[in-house]
Amino acid sequence: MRKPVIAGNWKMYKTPQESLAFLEAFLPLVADHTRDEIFLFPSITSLSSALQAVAGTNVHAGAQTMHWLNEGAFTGETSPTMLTAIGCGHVLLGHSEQRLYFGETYERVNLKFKAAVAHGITPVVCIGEQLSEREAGRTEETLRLQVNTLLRNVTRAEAKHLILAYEPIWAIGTGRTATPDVAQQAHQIVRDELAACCGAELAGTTRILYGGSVKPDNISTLMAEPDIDGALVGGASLDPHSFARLVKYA
Ligand SMILES: O=C[C@H](O)COP(=O)(O)O
Repeated sequence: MRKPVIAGNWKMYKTPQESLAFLEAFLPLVADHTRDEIFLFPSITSLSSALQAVAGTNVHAGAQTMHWLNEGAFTGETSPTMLTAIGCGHVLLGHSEQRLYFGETYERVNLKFKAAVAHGITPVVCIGEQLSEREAGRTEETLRLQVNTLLRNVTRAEAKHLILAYEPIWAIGTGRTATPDVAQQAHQIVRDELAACCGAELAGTTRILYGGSVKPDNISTLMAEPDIDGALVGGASLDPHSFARLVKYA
């Protein structure tokens, strides 16, 4: 009942030419794939040409972040209306690298989430604890607070558009994947908090992806867990063959 999503986040990699070369190789490899939804988040300079390249295919391209307002004096930012104007219908919000290096907060992610939904843009919102929080036994408290802040003043009608990505920060780009058990426990906590905020029905239909050193050889054990509904992939999404193998996990 929850269609899995396999999403690739290219972070600050790939020029527009490199993005198009990736898509030229990747799209035919996954053209017949219907089991999962496939999202790619290229850099903002590649987004427009990536959107044109994926038009009419089973792959969606989205932005890596956005502002919540339609326009204003906000140097460096991209607005929801700018994204919809180029046909962009997906956005990644609250990624830990935005939180750690650029001061992103869940109060702002909450505004961005509401703006995305208002503009018909599907948001994939990242949550996840730092190593120090896990070691201090504060994983559950951290995840509940993140979900709670994200969903403050969010109606059920808005919340039904949410896709969450649980990414333990200690597993991102480190090669240190959470074990399926550890990831499942966290996903269960997140689903439980969703139920507390928005009701059991919505918690049961919301897709929660796992992210953090997901590779073609570990995705199937993660996907076997009952509360893991897909993956948000960094490093292993940069190569078209590796990402296609990952999408087609057994
Ligand atoms: O958005 C993706 C995550 O940050 C995971 O990155 P990674 O697969 O390179 O660990």
